[in-house]
Parts: sequence; structure tokens; C-alpha cells
Amino acid sequence: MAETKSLFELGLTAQGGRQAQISDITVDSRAVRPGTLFAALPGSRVHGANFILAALESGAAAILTDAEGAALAKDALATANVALIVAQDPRQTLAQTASLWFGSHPGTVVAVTGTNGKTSVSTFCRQMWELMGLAGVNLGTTGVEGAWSYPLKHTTPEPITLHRVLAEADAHDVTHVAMEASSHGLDQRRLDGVILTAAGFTNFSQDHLDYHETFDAYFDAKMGLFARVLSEDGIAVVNLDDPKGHEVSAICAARGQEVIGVGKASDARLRLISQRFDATGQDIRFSWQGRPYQARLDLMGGFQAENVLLAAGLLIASGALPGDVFATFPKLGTVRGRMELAATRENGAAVFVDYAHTPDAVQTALKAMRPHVMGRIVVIVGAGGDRDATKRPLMGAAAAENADIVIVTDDNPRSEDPASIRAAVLSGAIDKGKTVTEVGDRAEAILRGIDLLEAGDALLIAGKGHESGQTVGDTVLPFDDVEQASVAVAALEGKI
Ligand SMILES: CC(=O)N[C@H]1[C@@H](OP(=O)(O)OP(=O)(O)OC[C@H]2O[C@@H](n3ccc(=O)[nH]c3=O)[C@H](O)[C@@H]2O)O[C@H](CO)[C@@H](O)[C@@H]1O[C@H](C)C(=O)N[C@@H](C)C(=O)N[C@H](CCC(=O)O)C(=O)O
Ligand SMILES: Nc1ncnc2c1ncn2[C@@H]1O[C@H](COP(=O)(O)OP(=O)(O)OP(=O)(O)O)[C@@H](O)[C@H]1O
Ligand SMILES: N[C@H](CCC[C@H](N)C(=O)O)C(=O)O
Ligand SMILES: [Mg+2]
Repeated sequence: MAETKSLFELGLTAQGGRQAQISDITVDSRAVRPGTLFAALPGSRVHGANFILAALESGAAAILTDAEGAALAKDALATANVALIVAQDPRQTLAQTASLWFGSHPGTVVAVTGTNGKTSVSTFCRQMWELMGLAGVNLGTTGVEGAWSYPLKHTTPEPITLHRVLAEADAHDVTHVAMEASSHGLDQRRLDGVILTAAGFTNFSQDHLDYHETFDAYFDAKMGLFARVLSEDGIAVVNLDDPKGHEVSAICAARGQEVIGVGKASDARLRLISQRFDATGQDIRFSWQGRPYQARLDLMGGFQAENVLLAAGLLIASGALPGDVFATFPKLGTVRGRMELAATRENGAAVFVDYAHTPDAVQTALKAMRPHVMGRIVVIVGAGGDRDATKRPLMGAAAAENADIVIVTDDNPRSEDPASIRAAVLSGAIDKGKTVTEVGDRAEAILRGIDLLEAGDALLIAGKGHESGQTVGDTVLPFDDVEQASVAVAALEGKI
């Protein structure tokens, strides 16, 4: 990366044609140094323009904002010797600027959106590339993983981090990237500067209504991936089995994008014909453009087959040979924290950890376990604080409707009172004819859940998947569901 870039090189035009050499870009006034371009963005709490004066005092060389921001900071800007760029959609402009600032990104980038399954699909894409001898990474909730790894705080990082990470991946010779497009990320234009080869849609159900407020706004945010980010010559890979699948495919077709339909639907080009489940995974029969194939998947849960096929569709859309892609299926491994076998009791009863944190995911995960389990299903469920509160009773209901025994516990309470979150989950779980208990302490809930297991039973610990901490207030306490499960099994079997 060059030390400085001109506004012209960054694709920006300042008012009055004023020029500036930029040495860095940031959205946070506190990170401004002499020569920095400060993007003063409209925020959910405050307009970034309130910090323009502070940015100028720290030596900002240019300000990117919207008309509202320019009006808000009129006085500070009037006397400043600074380049002012006023954009209609400053978040989108920032995304494109970040892309030009960092320069290169790996040649093949695919993105996947949907309420559930983004991490799973992008991880399967990366596993398939690696098995085909290509340097691939997945980028999302679990950080950057694969040929090069890097931790991330967000599922879809803000554009400056995103493009820095993509440029570093490129510098580490990564050629293929599968990234998650969260609805927050799409709404805030975080990935608008990424050139995508293909984009995928998994499914649509309730989550994040605290942020988007309505289902329509949430759906529209997700559709930004196809309607705005993926270009007309990109390929859309769409799960047609979701009730929204055909609507998504119509949106893509209207933009002239080629659509690869995936699923059990009769019009799917990559079609799941049948599945046979056993204790360690499943065999699937599927077809590509009418030609049938059969493969072994050492993965639990019918929905994982849908995720695998969606990932395969994204690879085919990016130019891989279908036969090469399908040959990787038997070698695919569990995605961390997604239907992951965490421990097994001496009587054979299995304990799974799964990241189900929406009503639909709780239902899907429990329903998916049934054909693998001959005995009872016990579930441990809770909900996170400072997140969509309306999903809590629905998660409780989904647990009670699809398991035999329900234990309601804490997830990440964050700033909220854990007891009132549990009460909301419990309110949906009771009166469904199932045994429902409340155990606030998550480690104790896991111990008690495992203690209940008899031969043929299984336990699902839902909600935290790969997470390695529990956020209580501002503190993150070390906590790992997989680890707790094996500790509890060892304690109960008298091994520790
Ligand atoms: C709700 C949300 O998404 N907020 C994002 C948003 O911040 P905001 O609009 O709330 O910021 P604000 O506090 O109102 O401030 C406005 C602006 O003033 C700036 N500021 C503020 C203070 C100051 O002193 N100086 C200054 O310059 C801020 O940097 C910001 O640009 O814009 C910021 C900059 O782009 C983001 O970092 C921030 O993400 C926050 C940290 C966040 O936690 N987001 C989560 C909810 C999120 O995005 N999650 C998704 C979904 C995960 C999933 O699917 O489950 C993800 O992709 O991870
Ligand atoms: N195709 C699917 N359909 C329905 N539920 C699914 C599907 N794939 C995964 N799930 C459920 O959703 C949970 C989360 O999966 P995953 O982490 O892949 O989703 P995500 O979209 O990345 O979630 P996040 O919004 O947190 O990034 C899984 O643990 C599983 O319970
Ligand atoms: N990325 C998701 C993860 C939720 C996981 C769950 N454990 C919780 O804390 O709610 C979110 O922030 O909504
Ligand atoms: Mg994810």
C-alpha cells in the first residue's frame, strides 16, 4: 500500500475540487491523525458529524459525510482548511473508498446471507476449496479461518477492517474467500466495495428485529446482497426450499443474474433427492442438472446437507468442476459449534453443541436430531441479552415443541437481568406438556442435563456454539459449552 493516496485515487470528489493527500481512513474521530480522512457517518445513537470538530483538531485532511452531517458541522467546516466530500450514501462511499485504499483482494470472493447457516455454508466452501488444493478461507462469525487465520469482532466487519483483512489475505496468497453477509453488514453497506463472483441465500426467519424493526426491513436488508452488491454478471445460488426462495430468485433474475436453485424443489438445478440418517451422519442422493450422484456425509442433521449443497453451488458458480466439488463431500468435517459431538456418556448417550440462537434454528436443530436418536431428546436453551427480545418466548416454545425435556438457562445476559430473560424463554416453554426446569447457572444446567441421559438419549446444548466466553454485564467470563460437556461427563462417570 502506498503511504498516501490522493482523493482522486480514492474515487472521491471534494466540494470545489479541493485536493488532499490521505494517509489513513477512519470512522472514529478518536483515531484521527494528521492526514486522515474521517468518515462522519449517521449512527444509530449519534451522527458522526458531531465529532468533526474533534477530527479537525487532530489534523483530519478530509471529511466524508452526508448532507445532514455537513449541515450539523457547518460552523466547524466553514473555517477549516479541509476537503469536504458530501455523499448521498456515505457508508456506501466509504466501502468503495476502503476498497481502493487497500487495493487488492483475492480473485474469488463469494458471500452468503440468510438468517441461519451463513457460518456453516462459508466453512463448507473453505473446506471444499482446501480439499481441492486451493488456498481458501471463510470469513465471518468465527473469524478468518483456513489457509490464513485472523480473529474478527463482527460477522461482517466494517469496511475498513474488511478490506484490510482481504488485502492481508491476498498478501498471504489466499485465492478464494467465502464470507458471511450479515443483515447489519448489508444494511450498513459494509461489503459494498467487495467484488463478488457469486452470492448465496440460505433461509429467512426471525432475528434481529431489535435493529431492523420489521420483517420487511430485515428481508430488504438481506436482499441488498443480490439487488446491490452482486453485479449483474454475478451468479446467485438460492435455497428454493425456503418459503422466500422463489421470491429471492425472482429478484436475482430481474437483475439479469444467473440463478442456481438448490434444494428438494423440483426446479432445483442442484437437487437433494433423498437422505438416509444413522448414528454418525447421513447418506445423500442428489442431482446436478438432472444427473444423479450419491455421497456419504459424516455430518449430523438434515439441514447440513442443504448447507453443503449450497456451498457446492457457490463453488460451481465460481468455476469449479462439479465432479471435483462432489468428490470432497465424504471428507467434510463438522463446523465448530454446529451440531458438534461434544461428549458421549458410557451408556452411549451423545451430547451435541449447536449455535441455534433463533426460534427457527432451535426447531431445525431439534427436528434434525430426531432421525439420529432412538431415545429422548433433552435440550438446554437460553437467549442473549441486548438482542431481539421478541424471539425469547418463541425459542422456549420451539424447544418445548421439539424436545422431551427442556432446561432453561442463561446465554450471554450482557447488560440485562438474566432472570427476566429466562422468564421470557420459560413463558414460551411451559404448557406444552413437557418437563421444563430452570437452572440459571449454565455449567450446572449442562451437568444436570447430562445426568438425565439414559442409553439412546441425546442432549442438545443450544445457543453458544463455538463461543469461548459468557458475557455478563461488561465482563466476559471464560465459558465453552464443548469443554463444559466433557468436564460434566468425566465428573458424572467418576473420572475426575
Ligand atoms: C448497531 C450497529 O450495527 N452499529 C454499528 C454502527 O455504529 P453506530 O451507528 O451505532 O454508531 P454510533 O455510536 O451511533 O456513532 C456514530 C458514528 O460516530 C462515530 N464516533 C462515535 C464516538 C466518537 O467519539 N467519535 C466518533 O467518531 C462512530 O464511529 C460512528 O461511526 O456503525 C459502526 C461503524 O461502522 C459499527 O462499528 C457499529 O457496530 C456495532 C459495534 C455492533 O455491535 N454491531 C453489531 C450489532 C453487528 O453489526 N452485528 C452483526 C450481526 C451479527 C449476526 O448476524 O448475528 C455483525 O455483522 O457482526
Ligand atoms: N440451513 C439451515 N436451516 C436452518 N437452520 C440452520 C441451517 N444451518 C444452520 N442452522 C442452525 O442455525 C445455527 C447457526 O448456524 P450458523 O452459525 O451456520 O448460522 P449463521 O447464519 O452464521 O448465524 P449468525 O447470524 O450468528 O452469523 C446452527 O447451529 C443451526 O442450529
Ligand atoms: N451474532 C449473534 C449471536 C447470538 C448468540 C447468542 N449466544 C447470543 O448471545 O445472543 C448476535 O449477536 O445476535
Ligand atoms: Mg455466522
